[in-house]
Amino acid sequence: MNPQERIAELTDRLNYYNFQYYQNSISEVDDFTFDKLLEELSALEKQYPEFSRPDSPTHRVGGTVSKEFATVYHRFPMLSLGNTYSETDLTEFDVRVHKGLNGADYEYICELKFDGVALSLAYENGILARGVTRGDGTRGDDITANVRTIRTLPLKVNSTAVPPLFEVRGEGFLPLAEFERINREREDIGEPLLANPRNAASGTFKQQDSGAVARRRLNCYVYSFLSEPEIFQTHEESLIAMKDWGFNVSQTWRKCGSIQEVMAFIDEWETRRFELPLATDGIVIKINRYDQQRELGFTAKSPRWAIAFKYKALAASTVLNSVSYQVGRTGAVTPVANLKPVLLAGTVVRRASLHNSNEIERLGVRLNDTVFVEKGGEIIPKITGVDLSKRTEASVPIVYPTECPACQTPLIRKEGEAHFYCPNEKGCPPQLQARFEHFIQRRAMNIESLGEGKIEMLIDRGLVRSPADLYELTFEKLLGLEKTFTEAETGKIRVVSLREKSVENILSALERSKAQPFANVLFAIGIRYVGNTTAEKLADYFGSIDALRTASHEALLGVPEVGDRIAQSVVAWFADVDNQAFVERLRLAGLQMETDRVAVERKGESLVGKTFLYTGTFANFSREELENEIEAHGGRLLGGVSKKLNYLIVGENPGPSKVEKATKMGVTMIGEDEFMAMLSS
Ligand SMILES: NC(=O)c1ccc[n+]([C@@H]2O[C@H](COP(=O)([O-])OP(=O)(O)OC[C@H]3O[C@@H](n4cnc5c(N)ncnc54)[C@H](O)[C@@H]3O)[C@@H](O)[C@H]2O)c1
Ligand SMILES: [Zn+2]
Repeated sequence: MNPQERIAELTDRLNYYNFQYYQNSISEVDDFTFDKLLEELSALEKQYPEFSRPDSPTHRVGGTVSKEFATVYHRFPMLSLGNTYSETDLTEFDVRVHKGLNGADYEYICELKFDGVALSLAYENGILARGVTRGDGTRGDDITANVRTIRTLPLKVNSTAVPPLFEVRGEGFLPLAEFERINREREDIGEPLLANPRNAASGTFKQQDSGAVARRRLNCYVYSFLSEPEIFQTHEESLIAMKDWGFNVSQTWRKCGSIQEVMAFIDEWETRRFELPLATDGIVIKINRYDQQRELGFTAKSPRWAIAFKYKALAASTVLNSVSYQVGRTGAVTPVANLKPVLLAGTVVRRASLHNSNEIERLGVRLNDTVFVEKGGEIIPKITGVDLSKRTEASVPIVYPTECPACQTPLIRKEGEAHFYCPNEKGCPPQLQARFEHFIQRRAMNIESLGEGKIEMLIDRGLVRSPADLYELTFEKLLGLEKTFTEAETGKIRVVSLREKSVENILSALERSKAQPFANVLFAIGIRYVGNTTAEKLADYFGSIDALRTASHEALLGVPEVGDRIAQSVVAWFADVDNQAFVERLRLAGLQMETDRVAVERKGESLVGKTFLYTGTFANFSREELENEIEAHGGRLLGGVSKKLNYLIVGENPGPSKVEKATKMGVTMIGEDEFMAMLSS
């Protein structure tokens, strides 16, 4: 391939990766690979400037604006950062700075490089007025409604020191614990897992429904302040002031007097960063004094007064001893690598996730191979490659099981899914066990006094097969049961035994669970894809299990946030006779099968026979109040824009997709005032 062809190829490929990364929140290659390719392109372009293409990713900030949100121009451009993985480059950066400042003294501020989404937050008279993504650096997406869901971000700054117009910049992120929680929930209801915290944060900020955004507790660290005129002399002053004003400023930054101190900071945080509550991928080094920043200036893409040092993902090499296969509640089989224990980023790693059989194939990994294990943004390390130079005769292919490791039922693979499934939903022990765990969790029936071990014991003794059996347990059946467990990792022995006190606890927790609201029961019964928020929506909409179990696919689609996949899953679940019997047994046991929500009191008839949907936020009503008003006046709320919709009520920051669809279908759009006029007509 000649240089011109290579330049063209790299340009196309990197533009494609950028599009996937910024637009669809997908990383098709890891950052290190991306950065190396970009470096290669940049070097080639320097050598052959005549072949450099105008759409080259080296000239531009990587992001794009989307059509789902309004586009906003930045008052100050939002640039990228030059980055490097090597200390030599850092030294060169320091030399350039030294020259650029003509030998004057200077200091650096080092900060962690938070791995999330860059946000621009504009304040007007102390009030958060706008939150915008970086976009292409010149203009970004207006995601104000989503940004307002960040609890640590002040909606109002109470200080007389702030100028009437200012902007702070920061990194929106999904805390690791939150990322793990979401994935546990997704796994529980059979949703595919989110790949990593950065992509999850970026995908979340781009959702249309800010209610859904609020449920994922995003957070934000701010790291820069901009105003005209400037009110600070140094970056350090701005960090201290922002903290005082109530912004969330990570207290990990440090002032460094020399590049050697910077290097020490980098070394110190290489492993310490894993103790932070969020993913980080490096260190950002900035010149402290603003006048010196101005003196050094910018390139088209990034400031000359700052640079990012990126850590290579921490890797270790070790031997793959065996692969175990775990069966989840939905029957999905997940391979887990058992490794020869190895130290990585300060912790001993024994296991790594292998995701699915495609991943095993992609890696070409075999048993007894020496493999590379990496710790990236996620908590569980992953296998990233095989050290072929260490492959010996002991290396044997991994034979993916064709039968369920727990119940020997032949595994199946559904069209378009990466996982194999054990279809023996009703008899497979781990699926059964997981179904109990799902049923007793706090958001479901809240019978957590029946922990994992106790459930296993009850299943073993044949006392329960279905969660409905729990309600037939008696004092006599439970008292004196005992089971010994050996913990796989440590070999520790643990005895679970049911004495009088614990039996009483279990029975009273079971009794109390009968008062759990209908939405919890609906979540507890474990319909695939029905998480606790979907269960709440379904419960609210239908009001009872009888209305829900007879609901058509079409009717289900009327529920907010319910799409084809969930509707199908609900219909299929209630069509199954065993599930029907299960529900009846729970009903007999006394569980709540309808909402106790009192019907909204009728206030008038002005909206009878009319259907409504709303988008955006309103000055006089919360979402719930608006819904209640519609119902109180005899109107009906629909779940989406359809032919049956009469009115779309458009508030502030409406979702453009709803508005667009309504325009296309000729639905009448009304404002809040018109709606209020209709109420009293
Ligand atoms: N894997 C892929 O497919 C793929 C595709 C495109 C980009 N990328 C990755 O993204 C990088 C380019 O993205 P970029 O242009 O956003 O650059 P960048 O992420 O390397 O650096 C700039 C960004 O750093 C963030 N940042 C975090 N902490 C900061 C702090 N303390 N101070 C200032 N900024 C801070 C800001 O969001 C800022 O916009 C690439 O180098 C690559 O690693 C990966
Ligand atoms: Zn099975």
